[in-house]
Amino acid sequence: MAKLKPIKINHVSKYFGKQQVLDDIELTIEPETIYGLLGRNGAGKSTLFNIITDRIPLSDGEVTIAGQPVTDNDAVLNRIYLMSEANLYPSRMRVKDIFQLTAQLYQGMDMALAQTLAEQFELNMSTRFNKLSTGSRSIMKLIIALAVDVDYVFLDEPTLGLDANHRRLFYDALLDSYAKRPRSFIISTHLIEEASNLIERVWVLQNQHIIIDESTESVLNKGFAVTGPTADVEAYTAGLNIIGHEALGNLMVHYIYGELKGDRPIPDTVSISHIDLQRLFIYLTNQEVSTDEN
Ligand SMILES: Nc1ncnc2c1ncn2[C@@H]1O[C@H](COP(=O)(O)OP(=O)(O)OP(=O)(O)O)[C@@H](O)[C@H]1O
Repeated sequence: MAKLKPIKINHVSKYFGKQQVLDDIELTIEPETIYGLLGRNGAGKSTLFNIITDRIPLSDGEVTIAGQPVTDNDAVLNRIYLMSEANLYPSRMRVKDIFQLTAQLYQGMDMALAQTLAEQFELNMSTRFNKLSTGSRSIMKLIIALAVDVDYVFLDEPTLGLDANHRRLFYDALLDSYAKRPRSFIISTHLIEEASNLIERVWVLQNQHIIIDESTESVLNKGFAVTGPTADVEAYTAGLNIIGHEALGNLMVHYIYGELKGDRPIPDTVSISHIDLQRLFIYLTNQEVSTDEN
C-alpha cells in the first residue's frame, strides 16, 4: 500500500461575517499520530475541524493531502472522519440502524468492535437516538469514530457528558484501537490533564493563531514552577519567559515556559519543578502573557 500522506493546512483563515476566527493557520497532520487541539471556549477549535473535514468553507488558504485539496474530494474525505457535537442522525433512528447506516457510508467499519464497545459502555442498541442521554449520544458517536476504517479521526470534545468511568474506558478503547490499527486521531478537549497521556503532539489555538505546535514531551519539558521567597524567585527568573505567577502564603511561584538559564545558580531557598499540561495551558492562554519565546 502506498505510504499515507500527511494533511497540510496551508495559510488557512476563516471569517464569520466580519469576525475573524482563524488567521493564517499552518499545520501538518502526520499519519499515525495522536494530536491534541487545545483552546479556550470560542477559540475556533470546532471551526478548524469543520474546515479540515470540508464541512464549512474556509475564507483563505487551503487544506491538502498529497497536494490535492480536500474540498469536494470524496476519495480523500472518505479517509477522514469527524465526530462532532452536531447531531446529524435521524432522531427516531435506533442505535443499531445508525451503525448500519454508517457502515454503508464508510466501507470497512468494524461492526464487531462496535458491538463489543456498545456492551462495554452499556449502550442499548435498540434505543432511538432521540431517547439517548447526552452521555449516551457521545458514547454512540465515539463507538462509530473508533469503528470506522479511516486514516484520520477528528474528535471534537469526545468526552462531553461522559462520567469518569466512561472517560477512562474511552481513553483505553482509543489506545487499544490505535495499537491494533494505527491512524491519526486529532482530539479537541478541555479535559487536558486526562487526555495528556494520549496526546503525542500539542496544538494550542489562541487569538486566531496556533501558538504552540510541539511534541507533548517538549512542551512539558519547557514548563516550570519556580517557588521560593519573592525576592529570590524574582532574581532567579529575571529575563525568563514568565507566563504566570501565584502567591502561596509567604512564597511566590513563577511559572516559566521555555529555557531556564543553565549558568544561573539556583538559590537554596528556591525550588524548581515541572508543571502539568493543564496548568501550562491555563497560563499560556491567559490573554496577557507572551508566548513568543520558543
Ligand atoms: N456558523 C457560525 N456563524 C457565526 N459564527 C460562528 C459560527 N460558528 C462558530 N462561530 C463563532 O466562531 C468562534 C469560534 O467558535 P468555535 O465553535 O469554533 O470555538 P471552539 O474553540 O470550538 O469553542 P468551544 O470550546 O466553546 O466549543 C466563536 O466566536 C463562535 O461564536
